[in-house]
Amino acid sequence: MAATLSLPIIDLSSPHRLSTPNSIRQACVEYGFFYLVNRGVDTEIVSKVFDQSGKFFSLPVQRKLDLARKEYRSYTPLYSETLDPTSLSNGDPKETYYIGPIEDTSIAHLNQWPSEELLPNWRPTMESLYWKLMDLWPVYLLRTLFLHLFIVSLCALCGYMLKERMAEPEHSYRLMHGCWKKSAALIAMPLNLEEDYFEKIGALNKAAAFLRLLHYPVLSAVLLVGTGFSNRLSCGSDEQICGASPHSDYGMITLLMTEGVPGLQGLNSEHWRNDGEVNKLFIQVSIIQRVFSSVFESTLHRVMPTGKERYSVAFFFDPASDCVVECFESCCSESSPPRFPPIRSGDYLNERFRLTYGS
Ligand SMILES: O=C(O)CCC(=O)C(=O)O
Ligand SMILES: [Fe+2]
Repeated sequence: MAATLSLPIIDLSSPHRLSTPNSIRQACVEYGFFYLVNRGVDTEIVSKVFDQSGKFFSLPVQRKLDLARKEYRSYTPLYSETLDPTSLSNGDPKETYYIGPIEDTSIAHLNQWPSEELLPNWRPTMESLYWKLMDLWPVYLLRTLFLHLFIVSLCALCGYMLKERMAEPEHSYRLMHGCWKKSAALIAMPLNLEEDYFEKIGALNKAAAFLRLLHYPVLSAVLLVGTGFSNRLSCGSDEQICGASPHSDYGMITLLMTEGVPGLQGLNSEHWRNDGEVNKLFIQVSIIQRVFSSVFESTLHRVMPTGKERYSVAFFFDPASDCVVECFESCCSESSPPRFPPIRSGDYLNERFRLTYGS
């Protein structure tokens, strides 16, 4: 049996949380994950989301396909995603529902929603969790300071930063811009940058967040449906069936919630280790692996079947699509050139999606 990941648990209500940056830094370098408890998102909203998610995934397939994926949003049926594009599998046996940025009115209409008649209250429930989580990130950053410390350490360590070159005018931006501003100042100062450095280069504009519902049916049931797919899917080196094949996430940071059913594993020191605290909010640091991978690998993780049906909810924070991710000038030189060329965040994400969906 796989050993368990031993990750720091960050208690947002603890008066001692400022003493945790070291363990978080260490966790992010060693594991790429940590847990968050007492996170200020009330459990009632979360359980409503799981309830509504269950209702959606229990709909007849055709009803779900009426909301089939467009523009990386909405319903993705079983086997249509391969999170590990190098695997020989015919796709991961999970179904998902993606909800894209709702605060940016220029793209919010790309989201599709089940009708009120079909699933009353579905949309407001999802939107309320989205807003709660959206608040959590900058407020959390601001209140606890620790996250900025580890971002600073990652910036310093990895020598990369997010930089937006095509700054958009202020018009389109978000409610909590003020929070971002203060948070960014906290990040900038220890790097000997001007307080408003990130703001000036436009790095705070239009970051995007996606809420994603996931459903992993019991595998034997999946195979019984007669999908026509091979039931021998490879899952990393284990030649097992994976609910989600090994992958690292695509954006900056992921928040993950489950209802307590295990299955998630992270790769550590070449061994798969179980997520041991399934009731806690699991945070994954992704920060665009491609550019950070010089020093910091965004950790591979996967979901293994446990014989139980599993639901999870992930919240992905992505940089704005125009944001160019490139080596921090002061951290590269002729003798130590950047390992990767600059890339627009949107291009990077599109390529990852293309590999995931094979189109
Ligand atoms: O369902 C889970 O626990 C993990 C999902 C995941 O890793 C992802 O969607 O990127
Ligand atoms: Fe993931």
